[in-house]
Amino acid sequence: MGGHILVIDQGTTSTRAIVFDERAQPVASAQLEFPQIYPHPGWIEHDPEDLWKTTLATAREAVAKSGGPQTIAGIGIANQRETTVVWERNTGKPIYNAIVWQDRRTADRCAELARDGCAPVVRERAGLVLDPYFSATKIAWILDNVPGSRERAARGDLAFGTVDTFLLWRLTGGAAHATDATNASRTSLLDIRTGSWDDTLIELFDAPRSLLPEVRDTAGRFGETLSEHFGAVLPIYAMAGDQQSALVGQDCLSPGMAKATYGTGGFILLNTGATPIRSQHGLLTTIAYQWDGVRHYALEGSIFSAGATVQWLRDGLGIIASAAEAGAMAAVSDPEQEVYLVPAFAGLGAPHWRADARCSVMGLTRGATRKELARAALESVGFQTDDLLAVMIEDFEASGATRTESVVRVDGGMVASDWTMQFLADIVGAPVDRPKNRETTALGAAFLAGWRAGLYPGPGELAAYWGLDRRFTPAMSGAMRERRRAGWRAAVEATLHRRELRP
Ligand SMILES: Nc1ncnc2c1ncn2[C@@H]1O[C@H](COP(=O)(O)OP(=O)(O)O)[C@@H](O)[C@H]1O
Ligand SMILES: O=P(O)(O)OC[C@H](O)CO
Repeated sequence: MGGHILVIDQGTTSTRAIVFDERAQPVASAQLEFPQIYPHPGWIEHDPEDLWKTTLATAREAVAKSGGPQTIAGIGIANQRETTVVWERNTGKPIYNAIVWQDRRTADRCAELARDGCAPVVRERAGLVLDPYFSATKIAWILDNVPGSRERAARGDLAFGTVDTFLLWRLTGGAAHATDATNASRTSLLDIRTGSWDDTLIELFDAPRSLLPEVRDTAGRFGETLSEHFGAVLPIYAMAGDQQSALVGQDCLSPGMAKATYGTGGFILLNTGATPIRSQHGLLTTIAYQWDGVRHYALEGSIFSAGATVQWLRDGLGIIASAAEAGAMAAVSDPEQEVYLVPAFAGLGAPHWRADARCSVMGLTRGATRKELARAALESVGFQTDDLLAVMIEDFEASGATRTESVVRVDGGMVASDWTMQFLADIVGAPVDRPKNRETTALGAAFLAGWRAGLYPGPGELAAYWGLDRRFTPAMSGAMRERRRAGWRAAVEATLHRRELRP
């Protein structure tokens, strides 16, 4: 058996494959982007064949670079969550494109279910809000819009999967139709309390049970690849939603520990331990991981626009040439000017859940320049995180638990910005830890697969593999923090209110 682990990190805009060695250090990688398909405003699709082809191509490249298939002890998969694929069981061919998590086409259906009073049952069982974000209404949409598919589903001819399941099916040549508990907990069809598909939710969303994969532990033997894919049969030992995988990769395995991942969007997860906690503030309750049949839970808050706001400065406004320039500009901006940018480009996520809100910039004076705008863009990530963490901690402590550690561990492309990380520490008023290995999403899946392959010790020993690059310590005065928070709150309220005034 080889001493390497291959991780497939199938994300929203690109697919990455990374090979980790015996010490869980990355030794080879490959990455490919694929097209985003926008058939209508608010609709976002991926061609599942693109997801598969980029997976196979990057995985083959990384395996070749790291010494060949005989060095690989097993595979871990971390994936974009909620994105929905339905395919034919006999051919493995999708009957429609993958409907991506960001897709809003089922907003009306969700509103209808909310009017029918379904939100409490969804929150109680699935731990989620009624929103097009999750898979269930996407499945029903495909079945209602691809002619004949409801009948085919009833006959048992079709299969559903989130991206992990689809890739597993393809890797194993259709031998395995399974998902893990973290991915299943994002469909809105799972009772997260029992870890099983729930008949009430299945009926409510009209997504037939015949389509659904088997739900398994996050770490375990999911199946073996066909030898034609890599020139050897390789076992698949772990699958996890990418945000949950990052929670593991950050070694946030104790209740009270939190991680924030900043890519295009931002995802903050707080480990809450073995009991699911219901948020009083619109946060999601989700399965953090499951092994040996035991589930652990997290509270999750999503920021729709984090790095995307920086991309807008670059591509939409053209006021910076590269993402890295935003921090340099913010550093030399005028501290006397308090400009607020509320990045509701695609609405606001938790804790507001206002799909109709739109972006606003407030506090501009004649003296404002692109420097102050760049600062406001970077600060918006800190403010949004602060809002989410505050309510998360409140929910956590309302359950009787105490958060002993205030640190937030960060990862994702945007944490390259020292300026943004320092502001984050300042505004949340807590240390922000950036690890040496920023590929935390892949690292989580690697840890789990390596553990099951007998290469790494169990999850309790992960600390030895996590190294600190830099701790950002709060330096802002308490008075200034409160002033800035009040300014941000006023800007958010004005943004939400403005929308209400529209017809
Ligand atoms: N130095 C930086 N300062 C601010 N934002 C950055 C910086 N470097 C990258 N980003 C932002 O991070 C995002 C890319 O992060 P990544 O984790 O690769 O995202 P994703 O996986 O969502 O594609 C981009 O939106 C980019 O604008
Ligand atoms: O692909 P990412 O990294 O943008 O993550 C997407 C999330 O899993 C969506 O819930």
